[in-house]
Amino acid sequence: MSKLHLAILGVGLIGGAFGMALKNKLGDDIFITGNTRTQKSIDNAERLGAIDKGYLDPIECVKGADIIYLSTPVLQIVPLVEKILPHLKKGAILTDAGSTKSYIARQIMNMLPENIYYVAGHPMTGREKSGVTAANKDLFKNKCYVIVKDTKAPAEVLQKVVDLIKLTEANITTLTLEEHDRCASIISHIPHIVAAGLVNLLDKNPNDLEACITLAGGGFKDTTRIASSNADMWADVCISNAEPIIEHLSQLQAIFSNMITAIAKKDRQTIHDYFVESKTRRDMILEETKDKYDLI
Ligand SMILES: NC(=O)C1=CN([C@@H]2O[C@H](COP(=O)(O)OP(=O)(O)OC[C@H]3O[C@@H](n4cnc5c(N)ncnc54)[C@H](O)[C@@H]3O)[C@@H](O)[C@H]2O)C=CC1
Ligand SMILES: O=C(O)C(=O)Cc1ccc(O)cc1
Repeated sequence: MSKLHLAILGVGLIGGAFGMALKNKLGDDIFITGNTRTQKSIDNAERLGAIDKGYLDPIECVKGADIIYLSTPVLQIVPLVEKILPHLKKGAILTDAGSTKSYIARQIMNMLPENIYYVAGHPMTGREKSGVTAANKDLFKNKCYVIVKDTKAPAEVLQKVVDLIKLTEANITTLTLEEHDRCASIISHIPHIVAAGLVNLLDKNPNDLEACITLAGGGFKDTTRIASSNADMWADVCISNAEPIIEHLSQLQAIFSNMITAIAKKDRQTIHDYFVESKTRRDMILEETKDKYDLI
Protein backbone atom coordinates (compact mmCIF):
# COMPACT_ATOMS: atom_id res chain seq x y z
CA MET A 1 0.00 0.00 0.00
CA SER A 2 1.35 3.46 -0.85
CA LYS A 3 2.10 6.04 1.81
CA LEU A 4 -0.80 8.21 2.96
CA HIS A 5 -0.39 11.76 1.67
CA LEU A 6 -2.03 14.35 3.92
CA ALA A 7 -2.08 18.01 2.87
CA ILE A 8 -2.69 20.59 5.61
CA LEU A 9 -3.88 23.97 4.39
CA GLY A 10 -3.22 26.50 7.17
CA VAL A 11 -0.49 25.00 9.37
CA GLY A 12 -1.24 27.14 12.41
CA LEU A 13 -2.25 26.07 15.93
CA ILE A 14 -4.83 23.46 14.84
CA GLY A 15 -3.32 22.33 11.54
CA GLY A 16 0.11 22.20 13.18
CA ALA A 17 -1.12 20.13 16.13
CA PHE A 18 -2.91 17.74 13.75
CA GLY A 19 0.26 17.25 11.71
CA MET A 20 2.40 16.74 14.84
CA ALA A 21 -0.01 14.16 16.29
CA LEU A 22 -0.15 12.13 13.07
CA LYS A 23 3.57 12.34 12.39
CA ASN A 24 4.17 11.16 15.95
CA LYS A 25 1.90 8.13 15.44
CA LEU A 26 2.62 7.21 11.81
CA GLY A 27 6.22 8.36 11.28
CA ASP A 28 7.35 7.47 7.76
CA ASP A 29 3.99 5.86 6.93
CA ILE A 30 2.56 9.33 6.31
CA PHE A 31 3.78 12.14 4.05
CA ILE A 32 2.48 15.53 5.16
CA THR A 33 2.60 18.60 2.95
CA GLY A 34 1.60 21.96 4.37
CA ASN A 35 0.58 25.37 3.09
CA THR A 36 0.98 28.64 4.97
CA ARG A 37 1.29 32.20 3.76
CA THR A 38 4.89 32.93 4.80
CA GLN A 39 8.21 31.14 4.35
CA LYS A 40 8.91 31.75 8.03
CA SER A 41 5.89 29.71 9.15
CA ILE A 42 6.76 26.97 6.63
CA ASP A 43 10.25 26.82 8.16
CA ASN A 44 8.72 26.67 11.66
CA ALA A 45 6.23 23.94 10.66
CA GLU A 46 9.01 21.81 9.12
CA ARG A 47 11.37 22.40 12.05
CA LEU A 48 8.67 21.48 14.60
CA GLY A 49 7.78 18.28 12.74
CA ALA A 50 4.20 19.29 11.82
CA ILE A 51 4.84 18.73 8.10
CA ASP A 52 7.42 17.04 5.88
CA LYS A 53 7.34 19.67 3.15
CA GLY A 54 5.85 23.15 2.98
CA TYR A 55 4.49 25.12 0.02
CA LEU A 56 3.49 28.77 -0.30
CA ASP A 57 1.13 27.72 -3.10
CA PRO A 58 -1.93 25.72 -1.91
CA ILE A 59 -2.32 24.12 -5.33
CA GLU A 60 1.20 22.66 -5.24
CA CYS A 61 0.52 21.53 -1.67
CA VAL A 62 -2.57 19.42 -2.53
CA LYS A 63 -1.27 17.75 -5.72
CA GLY A 64 -1.53 13.98 -5.23
CA ALA A 65 -2.94 14.29 -1.68
CA ASP A 66 -5.31 11.61 -0.37
CA ILE A 67 -6.72 13.73 2.46
CA ILE A 68 -6.81 17.53 2.65
CA TYR A 69 -7.12 19.06 6.15
CA LEU A 70 -8.49 22.60 5.96
CA SER A 71 -7.42 24.62 9.00
CA THR A 72 -7.38 28.25 7.94
CA PRO A 73 -9.70 30.87 9.53
CA VAL A 74 -13.35 30.03 8.78
CA LEU A 75 -14.02 32.63 6.05
CA GLN A 76 -10.90 31.51 4.12
CA ILE A 77 -11.93 27.85 3.89
CA VAL A 78 -14.52 27.99 1.06
CA PRO A 79 -12.44 30.28 -1.24
CA LEU A 80 -9.49 27.95 -0.70
CA VAL A 81 -11.58 24.89 -1.62
CA GLU A 82 -12.75 26.66 -4.80
CA LYS A 83 -9.13 27.25 -5.71
CA ILE A 84 -7.82 23.72 -5.09
CA LEU A 85 -10.81 21.65 -6.31
CA PRO A 86 -9.68 21.39 -9.97
CA HIS A 87 -6.27 20.16 -8.83
CA LEU A 88 -7.35 17.34 -6.51
CA LYS A 89 -6.85 13.72 -7.44
CA LYS A 90 -9.84 11.42 -7.95
CA GLY A 91 -11.05 10.05 -4.60
CA ALA A 92 -9.48 12.84 -2.52
CA ILE A 93 -11.17 13.60 0.79
CA LEU A 94 -11.55 17.11 2.21
CA THR A 95 -12.09 17.65 5.90
CA ASP A 96 -12.03 20.94 7.81
CA ALA A 97 -11.48 22.10 11.39
CA GLY A 98 -13.49 25.32 11.24
CA SER A 99 -15.23 26.44 14.45
CA THR A 100 -18.56 26.83 12.63
CA LYS A 101 -20.05 24.20 10.36
CA SER A 102 -23.25 24.97 8.38
CA TYR A 103 -21.76 28.03 6.67
CA ILE A 104 -18.74 26.06 5.43
CA ALA A 105 -20.38 22.68 4.80
CA ARG A 106 -23.36 23.93 2.77
CA GLN A 107 -21.10 25.79 0.34
CA ILE A 108 -18.57 22.98 -0.03
CA MET A 109 -21.30 20.35 -0.56
CA ASN A 110 -22.71 22.52 -3.38
CA MET A 111 -19.44 22.71 -5.25
CA LEU A 112 -18.10 19.16 -4.90
CA PRO A 113 -17.54 17.31 -8.18
CA GLU A 114 -18.06 13.54 -8.37
CA ASN A 115 -15.25 11.51 -6.79
CA ILE A 116 -14.20 14.24 -4.34
CA TYR A 117 -15.61 13.88 -0.83
CA TYR A 118 -16.08 16.12 2.19
CA VAL A 119 -16.42 15.39 5.90
CA ALA A 120 -17.00 18.34 8.24
CA GLY A 121 -15.24 18.29 11.60
CA HIS A 122 -14.41 20.46 14.58
CA PRO A 123 -11.83 19.76 17.27
CA MET A 124 -13.22 21.15 20.53
CA THR A 125 -9.78 21.99 21.76
CA GLY A 126 -7.39 24.81 21.30
CA ARG A 127 -5.71 27.70 22.95
CA GLU A 128 -5.86 31.46 23.09
CA LYS A 129 -2.60 31.49 21.11
CA SER A 130 -2.18 31.18 17.34
CA GLY A 131 0.37 29.77 14.94
CA VAL A 132 2.30 26.53 14.64
CA THR A 133 4.73 27.59 17.38
CA ALA A 134 1.82 27.32 19.88
CA ALA A 135 0.91 23.79 18.68
CA ASN A 136 1.82 20.48 20.27
CA LYS A 137 1.24 16.82 19.42
CA ASP A 138 -1.11 16.27 22.40
CA LEU A 139 -3.52 19.16 21.77
CA PHE A 140 -6.34 16.80 20.68
CA LYS A 141 -5.67 14.07 23.25
CA ASN A 142 -8.77 13.26 25.38
CA LYS A 143 -10.58 16.26 23.90
CA CYS A 144 -13.88 16.15 22.03
CA TYR A 145 -13.71 16.13 18.20
CA VAL A 146 -17.04 16.63 16.43
CA ILE A 147 -17.65 14.83 13.15
CA VAL A 148 -20.73 15.97 11.27
CA LYS A 149 -22.95 13.17 10.04
CA ASP A 150 -24.81 14.88 7.24
CA THR A 151 -22.27 15.97 4.64
CA LYS A 152 -23.25 13.21 2.22
CA ALA A 153 -19.92 11.39 2.39
CA PRO A 154 -20.12 7.61 1.78
CA ALA A 155 -19.69 5.47 4.91
CA GLU A 156 -16.20 4.29 3.94
CA VAL A 157 -15.03 7.89 3.45
CA LEU A 158 -16.45 8.91 6.82
CA GLN A 159 -14.67 5.94 8.40
CA LYS A 160 -11.32 6.92 6.83
CA VAL A 161 -11.56 10.39 8.39
CA VAL A 162 -12.68 8.98 11.74
CA ASP A 163 -9.76 6.49 11.71
CA LEU A 164 -7.28 9.30 11.01
CA ILE A 165 -8.69 11.54 13.74
CA LYS A 166 -8.66 8.66 16.23
CA LEU A 167 -4.86 8.63 15.89
CA THR A 168 -4.81 12.02 17.66
CA GLU A 169 -6.48 10.28 20.67
CA ALA A 170 -9.41 12.67 20.53
CA ASN A 171 -12.90 11.51 21.62
CA ILE A 172 -15.11 11.51 18.54
CA THR A 173 -18.72 12.70 18.78
CA THR A 174 -21.13 12.90 15.86
CA LEU A 175 -23.67 15.70 15.46
CA THR A 176 -25.75 17.23 12.67
CA LEU A 177 -24.72 20.59 11.24
CA GLU A 178 -27.46 22.41 13.12
CA GLU A 179 -26.81 20.64 16.41
CA HIS A 180 -23.13 21.48 16.12
CA ASP A 181 -23.70 25.16 15.40
CA ARG A 182 -26.22 25.62 18.23
CA CYS A 183 -24.05 23.79 20.78
CA ALA A 184 -20.76 25.36 19.68
CA SER A 185 -22.46 28.75 20.02
CA ILE A 186 -23.46 28.07 23.64
CA ILE A 187 -20.35 26.24 24.80
CA SER A 188 -17.64 28.13 22.90
CA HIS A 189 -18.69 31.16 20.83
CA ILE A 190 -20.74 32.95 23.53
CA PRO A 191 -18.06 32.34 26.22
CA HIS A 192 -15.46 33.98 23.94
CA ILE A 193 -17.73 36.98 23.33
CA VAL A 194 -18.47 37.28 27.05
CA ALA A 195 -14.80 36.98 28.07
CA ALA A 196 -13.92 39.76 25.64
CA GLY A 197 -16.83 41.82 27.03
CA LEU A 198 -15.50 41.43 30.58
CA VAL A 199 -12.15 42.83 29.53
CA ASN A 200 -13.77 45.58 27.45
CA LEU A 201 -15.73 46.59 30.57
CA LEU A 202 -12.44 47.92 31.93
CA ASP A 203 -12.26 50.38 29.05
CA LYS A 204 -15.71 51.72 29.98
CA ASN A 205 -14.15 52.78 33.31
CA PRO A 206 -10.80 54.34 32.37
CA ASN A 207 -10.44 56.27 35.63
CA ASP A 208 -10.50 53.03 37.61
CA LEU A 209 -8.37 51.01 35.21
CA GLU A 210 -5.12 51.12 37.13
CA ALA A 211 -6.70 50.23 40.49
CA CYS A 212 -8.76 47.45 38.89
CA ILE A 213 -5.64 45.86 37.40
CA THR A 214 -3.95 46.00 40.83
CA LEU A 215 -6.94 44.15 42.28
CA ALA A 216 -7.27 41.56 39.50
CA GLY A 217 -6.97 38.03 40.87
CA GLY A 218 -7.99 34.48 40.04
CA GLY A 219 -11.63 35.24 39.20
CA PHE A 220 -10.75 37.76 36.50
CA LYS A 221 -7.98 35.58 35.10
CA ASP A 222 -10.15 32.42 35.08
CA THR A 223 -12.98 34.12 33.24
CA THR A 224 -10.91 36.10 30.72
CA ARG A 225 -8.08 33.82 29.48
CA ILE A 226 -9.83 33.31 26.15
CA ALA A 227 -10.22 37.08 25.69
CA SER A 228 -6.60 36.93 24.42
CA SER A 229 -7.72 34.87 21.40
CA ASN A 230 -7.16 35.90 17.79
CA ALA A 231 -9.58 38.69 16.72
CA ASP A 232 -9.59 37.68 13.02
CA MET A 233 -10.57 34.14 13.89
CA TRP A 234 -13.40 35.22 16.21
CA ALA A 235 -14.77 37.83 13.81
CA ASP A 236 -15.09 35.01 11.23
CA VAL A 237 -16.82 32.76 13.79
CA CYS A 238 -19.41 35.44 14.67
CA ILE A 239 -20.18 36.23 11.03
CA SER A 240 -20.49 32.58 9.99
CA ASN A 241 -22.65 31.43 12.93
CA ALA A 242 -24.71 34.60 13.31
CA GLU A 243 -28.16 33.07 13.89
CA PRO A 244 -27.43 30.86 16.92
CA ILE A 245 -25.05 33.44 18.38
CA ILE A 246 -27.66 36.23 18.17
CA GLU A 247 -30.28 33.94 19.73
CA HIS A 248 -28.05 32.90 22.64
CA LEU A 249 -26.64 36.38 23.19
CA SER A 250 -30.23 37.66 23.40
CA GLN A 251 -31.05 34.99 25.99
CA LEU A 252 -28.00 36.06 27.97
CA GLN A 253 -29.08 39.69 27.70
CA ALA A 254 -32.45 38.69 29.21
CA ILE A 255 -30.69 36.80 32.03
CA PHE A 256 -28.62 39.91 32.80
CA SER A 257 -31.71 42.16 32.59
CA ASN A 258 -33.44 40.01 35.19
CA MET A 259 -30.39 40.29 37.43
CA ILE A 260 -30.32 44.09 37.06
CA THR A 261 -34.00 44.22 38.08
CA ALA A 262 -33.49 41.84 41.02
CA ILE A 263 -30.45 43.74 42.30
CA ALA A 264 -32.20 47.10 41.92
CA LYS A 265 -35.18 45.74 43.92
CA LYS A 266 -32.84 44.09 46.47
CA ASP A 267 -34.72 40.87 45.68
CA ARG A 268 -32.29 38.60 47.54
CA GLN A 269 -34.17 35.39 46.73
CA THR A 270 -33.97 35.91 42.95
CA ILE A 271 -30.30 36.90 43.20
CA HIS A 272 -29.58 33.84 45.35
CA ASP A 273 -31.45 31.53 42.93
CA TYR A 274 -29.32 32.82 40.05
CA PHE A 275 -26.13 31.61 41.73
CA VAL A 276 -27.67 28.37 43.08
CA GLU A 277 -28.90 27.47 39.58
CA SER A 278 -25.48 27.99 37.99
CA LYS A 279 -23.58 26.18 40.75
CA THR A 280 -25.95 23.19 40.68
CA ARG A 281 -25.71 22.88 36.91
CA ARG A 282 -21.93 23.31 36.75
CA ASP A 283 -21.27 20.82 39.57
CA MET A 284 -23.52 18.32 37.79
CA ILE A 285 -21.67 18.78 34.47
CA LEU A 286 -18.30 18.37 36.19
CA GLU A 287 -19.48 15.17 37.86
CA GLU A 288 -20.95 13.75 34.64
CA THR A 289 -17.94 14.50 32.46
CA LYS A 290 -15.10 13.85 34.88
CA ASP A 291 -14.10 10.51 33.29
CA LYS A 292 -14.98 11.52 29.77
CA TYR A 293 -13.76 14.90 28.63
CA ASP A 294 -11.37 17.48 29.92
CA LEU A 295 -13.58 20.28 28.67
CA ILE A 296 -14.78 22.31 31.61
N1 LIG B 1 -7.74 28.38 17.91
C1 LIG B 1 -8.48 27.42 18.39
O1 LIG B 1 -8.43 27.21 19.60
C2 LIG B 1 -9.35 26.62 17.47
C3 LIG B 1 -9.53 26.95 16.15
N2 LIG B 1 -10.35 26.20 15.34
C4 LIG B 1 -10.53 26.54 13.93
O2 LIG B 1 -9.37 26.09 13.25
C5 LIG B 1 -9.02 26.97 12.22
C6 LIG B 1 -7.60 27.42 12.41
O3 LIG B 1 -7.47 28.11 13.64
P1 LIG B 1 -6.05 28.29 14.32
O4 LIG B 1 -5.19 27.13 14.03
O5 LIG B 1 -6.29 28.68 15.71
O6 LIG B 1 -5.51 29.57 13.55
P2 LIG B 1 -3.99 30.01 13.31
O7 LIG B 1 -4.04 31.48 13.08
O8 LIG B 1 -3.10 29.48 14.36
O9 LIG B 1 -3.65 29.29 11.94
C7 LIG B 1 -4.31 29.60 10.75
C8 LIG B 1 -3.41 29.25 9.59
O10 LIG B 1 -4.09 29.57 8.39
C9 LIG B 1 -3.24 30.32 7.55
N3 LIG B 1 -4.06 31.20 6.70
C10 LIG B 1 -4.77 32.27 7.08
N4 LIG B 1 -5.41 32.79 6.00
C11 LIG B 1 -5.09 32.01 4.97
C12 LIG B 1 -5.41 32.03 3.59
N5 LIG B 1 -6.19 32.96 3.08
N6 LIG B 1 -4.88 31.06 2.81
C13 LIG B 1 -4.07 30.11 3.31
N7 LIG B 1 -3.72 30.05 4.60
C14 LIG B 1 -4.23 30.99 5.39
C15 LIG B 1 -2.33 31.07 8.47
O11 LIG B 1 -1.13 31.42 7.82
C16 LIG B 1 -2.10 30.02 9.57
O12 LIG B 1 -1.08 29.14 9.18
C17 LIG B 1 -10.05 28.09 12.23
O13 LIG B 1 -11.03 27.81 11.27
C18 LIG B 1 -10.64 28.02 13.63
O14 LIG B 1 -11.96 28.47 13.63
C19 LIG B 1 -10.97 25.07 15.79
C20 LIG B 1 -10.81 24.68 17.08
C21 LIG B 1 -10.00 25.43 18.02
O1 LIG C 1 -8.87 28.10 24.50
C1 LIG C 1 -9.89 27.46 24.79
O2 LIG C 1 -10.11 27.02 25.89
C2 LIG C 1 -10.90 27.21 23.74
O3 LIG C 1 -12.07 27.27 23.98
C3 LIG C 1 -10.36 26.84 22.41
C4 LIG C 1 -11.31 26.72 21.28
C5 LIG C 1 -11.44 27.76 20.41
C6 LIG C 1 -12.24 27.63 19.29
C7 LIG C 1 -12.89 26.46 19.06
O4 LIG C 1 -13.65 26.35 17.94
C8 LIG C 1 -12.81 25.40 19.92
C9 LIG C 1 -11.98 25.52 21.05
